[in-house]
Amino acid sequence: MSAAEFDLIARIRARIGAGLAAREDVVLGIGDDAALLQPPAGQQLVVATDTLNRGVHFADDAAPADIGWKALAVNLSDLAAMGASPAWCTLSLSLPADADTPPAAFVDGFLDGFMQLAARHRVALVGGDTTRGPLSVCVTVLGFVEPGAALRRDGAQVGDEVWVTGTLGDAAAALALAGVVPYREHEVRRNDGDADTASARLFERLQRPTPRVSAGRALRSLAHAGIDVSDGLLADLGHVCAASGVDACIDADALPVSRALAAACIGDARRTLQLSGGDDYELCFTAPSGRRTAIEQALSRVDSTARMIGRIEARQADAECAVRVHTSDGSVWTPARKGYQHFG
Ligand SMILES: Nc1ncnc2c1ncn2[C@@H]1O[C@H](COP(=O)(O)OP(=O)(O)OP(=O)(O)O)[C@@H](O)[C@H]1O
Ligand SMILES: Cc1ncc(C[n+]2csc(CCOP(=O)(O)O)c2C)c(N)n1
Ligand SMILES: [Mg+2]
Repeated sequence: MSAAEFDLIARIRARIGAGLAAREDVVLGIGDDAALLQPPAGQQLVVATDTLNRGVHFADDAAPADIGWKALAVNLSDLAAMGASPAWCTLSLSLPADADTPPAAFVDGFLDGFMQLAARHRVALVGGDTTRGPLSVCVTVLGFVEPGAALRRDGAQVGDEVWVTGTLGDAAAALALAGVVPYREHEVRRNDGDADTASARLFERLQRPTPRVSAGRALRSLAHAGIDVSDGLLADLGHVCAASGVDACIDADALPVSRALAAACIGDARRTLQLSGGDDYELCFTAPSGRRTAIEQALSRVDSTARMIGRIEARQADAECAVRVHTSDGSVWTPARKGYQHFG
């Protein structure tokens, strides 16, 4: 191990307490061969991991602080989808030695964003790995949930209503504005005045997604199944359908749309971004009908919103897709793709 590698780890270690009250459940954090953590008695441990690669998950010129925020946000979003409370995380960094931004400067900027979100959720950074290589970031998050209370993908039941938190399509519209393939096939307006503010808001949602952690917690006793929307609504709801052995029917005109997206794009282009663009980090969940008021009240207590967008139906063996989309005029919507695919 080179001195430079130790320097980088020392930089990270010096930052871990910033803005974060010490967690007593971290028995031993950064500095030994492994961390020692004390889970609360009677809780289940929930673990998720996600990687961000340069040019795949973020643009070549992305700000290090935005990469740091997003690396943690997408992982917290997975815990949110399970209804879990996050507690700890690890961070593995692969950094090029010859990049425009030297590794130490990258780490400092990265931690600005990463620690800002970690402090917000009281997540302690307890370990990781630092190596030389193509720019890549892998985060693992750990949290807790009461036994039997997790929101799983396999819990959807025929007759459930399908809901989604927040709004969909903003991040995908920003990718379209940035000319990222295949998003640029969609027409997104970039012009003056209000539209400038709108596109800034779209980029904010792409670069700094808000993981719906409190919403996920609030839904534990109300929802039957849940997933976070990372690849695209159709793809991710498709995972719920596959795991639960059901189909879903979605109303494309019921999809929640932000003012920023409404200002940037309309019609079929907007629907495509909302249904299959991905990078939303909203929660899609199913719940028995009759719980609408309870869901809306529970979410409003944590400053969140959700919209009912469809229903769970019995599996149709002959249907082409488990998730069917229709519009208010009754026509059926056939998407060009369901969501983001790494090897597609
Ligand atoms: N290389 C791997 N080794 C072991 N398990 C894996 C691997 N890749 C994915 N998985 C597991 O497969 C399941 C689905 O993973 P996937 O990455 O598709 O979901 P996700 O993390 O919720 O979505 P996204 O990565 O789009 O946010 C998870 O249980 C995950 O732990
Ligand atoms: C430069 C750039 N190009 C494309 C995208 C879009 N994107 C990449 S991965 C992914 C799905 C989630 O990833 P994973 O399944 O690995 O968790 C999406 C929607 C982006 N954000 N930046
Ligand atoms: Mg994943």
